[in-house]
Amino acid sequence: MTSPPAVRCTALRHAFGETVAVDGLDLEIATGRVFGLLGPNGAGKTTAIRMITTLLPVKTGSVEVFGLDVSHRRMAVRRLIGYVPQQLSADGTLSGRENVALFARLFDVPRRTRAEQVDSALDAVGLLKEADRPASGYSGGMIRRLELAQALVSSPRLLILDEPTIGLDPIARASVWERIEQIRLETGMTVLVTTHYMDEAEQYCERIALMHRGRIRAEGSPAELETDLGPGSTLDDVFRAVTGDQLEGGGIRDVRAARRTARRLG
Ligand SMILES: Nc1ncnc2c1ncn2[C@@H]1O[C@H](COP(=O)(O)OP(=O)(O)OP(=O)(O)O)[C@@H](O)[C@H]1O
Repeated sequence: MTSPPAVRCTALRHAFGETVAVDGLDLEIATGRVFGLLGPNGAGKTTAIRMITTLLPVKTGSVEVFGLDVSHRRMAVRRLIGYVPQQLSADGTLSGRENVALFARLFDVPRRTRAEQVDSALDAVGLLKEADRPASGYSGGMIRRLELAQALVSSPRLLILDEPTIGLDPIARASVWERIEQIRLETGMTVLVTTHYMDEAEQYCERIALMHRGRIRAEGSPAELETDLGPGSTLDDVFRAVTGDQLEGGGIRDVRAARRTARRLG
């Protein structure tokens, strides 16, 4: 019998009042992949992720994580997932180590191995040396890596990252991705990531799904998507072809990203 995929969404739908955020989403993510979910603002990515992570109930359609139905096996699914949301999840008044230890307790990491797992997660993101400093003194990139450690401390099989590099400078972005790559190589963990940065998707995601208005409009490896559109096409071109001119309105995204970064670090 073949093992189930890491994630399977079938005819998934979610509306906030009149706004249909996810509208018949069919998505399958094979185990061990780095899978990129791309789409313009409001495409429904975060809403889909919140259903996959059990934070939002599934009312229409279904979601399975490693074959477990999220509606019926909520706690079991939560134990399999590490999640780094868009919003800040680290506490600036605590040290890096205390932040990760807090997540270890929340996610029931056994007391016996807790200290070891906290250190191992901090080490995996390159923060062991800074672990006893208050997180308020960390740079934006270090905070993102700390949040990664928080998500990794329970040794999840599926790591979900919602815009992990938003607002970071290119060096910090590369550093976050290098850590993700390294951890994935060492653990075979499946990674689901959303990003608006096409260069990152191209470089780091083995497979990409482009989401627009609540459903998947194109899916494949970056190379496949580019080839399908025509010779010389870039991922930006594919994105534009799928979403119309949504990238033209990037001003709002830039402002939102900058605001979010200011909030995160402020
Ligand atoms: N809690 C909520 N209440 C009402 N509407 C919501 C809520 N969350 C999301 N929406 C709406 O649902 C739609 C999809 O939003 P969602 O955040 O899932 O998109 P996204 O693809 O993650 O966008 P972004 O790239 O900006 O994060 C949008 O129209 C959004 O305004």
